[in-house]
Amino acid sequence: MIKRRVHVAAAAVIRGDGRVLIARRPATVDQGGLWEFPGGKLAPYETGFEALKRELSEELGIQILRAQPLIRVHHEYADKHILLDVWQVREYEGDPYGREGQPVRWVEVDDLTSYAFPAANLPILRAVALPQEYLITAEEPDDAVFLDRLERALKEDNIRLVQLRAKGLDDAAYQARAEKTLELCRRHGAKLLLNADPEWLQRVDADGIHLTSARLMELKRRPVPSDKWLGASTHGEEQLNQAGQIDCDFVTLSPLAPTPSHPEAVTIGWHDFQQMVEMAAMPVFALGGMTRHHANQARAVGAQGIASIRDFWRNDS
Ligand SMILES: Nc1nc2c([nH]c(=O)n2[C@H]2C[C@H](O)[C@@H](COP(=O)(O)OP(=O)(O)OP(=O)(O)O)O2)c(=O)[nH]1
Ligand SMILES: [Mg+2]
Repeated sequence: MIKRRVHVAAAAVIRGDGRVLIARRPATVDQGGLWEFPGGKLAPYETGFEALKRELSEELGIQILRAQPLIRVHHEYADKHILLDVWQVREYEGDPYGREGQPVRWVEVDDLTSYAFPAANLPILRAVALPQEYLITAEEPDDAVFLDRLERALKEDNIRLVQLRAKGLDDAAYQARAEKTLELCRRHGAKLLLNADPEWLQRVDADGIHLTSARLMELKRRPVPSDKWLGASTHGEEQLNQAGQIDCDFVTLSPLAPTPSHPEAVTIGWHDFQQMVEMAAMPVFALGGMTRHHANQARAVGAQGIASIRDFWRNDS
């Protein structure tokens, strides 16, 4: 049997206070009784964005002014192959309500996981909860200099996701650095992932672990509980598949473009990057030669956003 292919446009509508709108599907329809991001199937000859505008007008009574691509999710249901084309909407006119009588609710992003969604929605929930920028810390031997630089990035650049990468520190120094970094991140409402063996979460109660591609490939299952974040570094299809197998929440995919530190390295390029992101089972950050100026381009090819070491550090202090 050839499965039906269904293309759906849906939206994470986000309010000024950061809450996101979800709606409950009627009990009688497909995936009935579950919560969803409002939207629906593309009509013939419609683009995703056209369908999104029509569906949100029909279902919520709002007019979208602007939308940004968030994530595209392919999912196999028993009876169909579905493509969920999800957008982030912050600019709209009107006050959304359930025009078809469906219950709607504004929820905190971190509370989304307490609602029951269709199986296809897991990567969307992750994408909604993640920011568009992922700061990877640079090697810096001096704790005071390090913390000062990081604090500026948190304050001035509004960074909300940080990976502590410090290959040059021994275990004792890494632990001390991690504790101070965690305290600083907490103060600024940022999440901290340790680029370290997953057992480090027993020593430092960070928000999660970022796996090197070598650690990723050795694992048979997800090494951290579901209430912790799990990121991984990937460089191609095999590693992306493995990240899906062990249920990573997100990955970085690199090197997208040449960097000053590795000008000769073979890069992925935007074309292949887009193809790999399309097939990935989770949000993907573009890494390698990325600056904040590339964030929109990265989103346009389906990425969550950009990850960068260099661009977030100011060397002018
Ligand atoms: N809108 C929406 N649909 C989702 C989500 N997750 C998910 O698996 N789906 C599935 C359920 C459905 O099979 C399909 C969406 O179809 P729909 O019932 O919303 O389509 P529609 O609004 O065009 O409704 P209709 O005209 O067919 O009645 O996608 C989600 O978060 N939002
Ligand atoms: Mg619908």
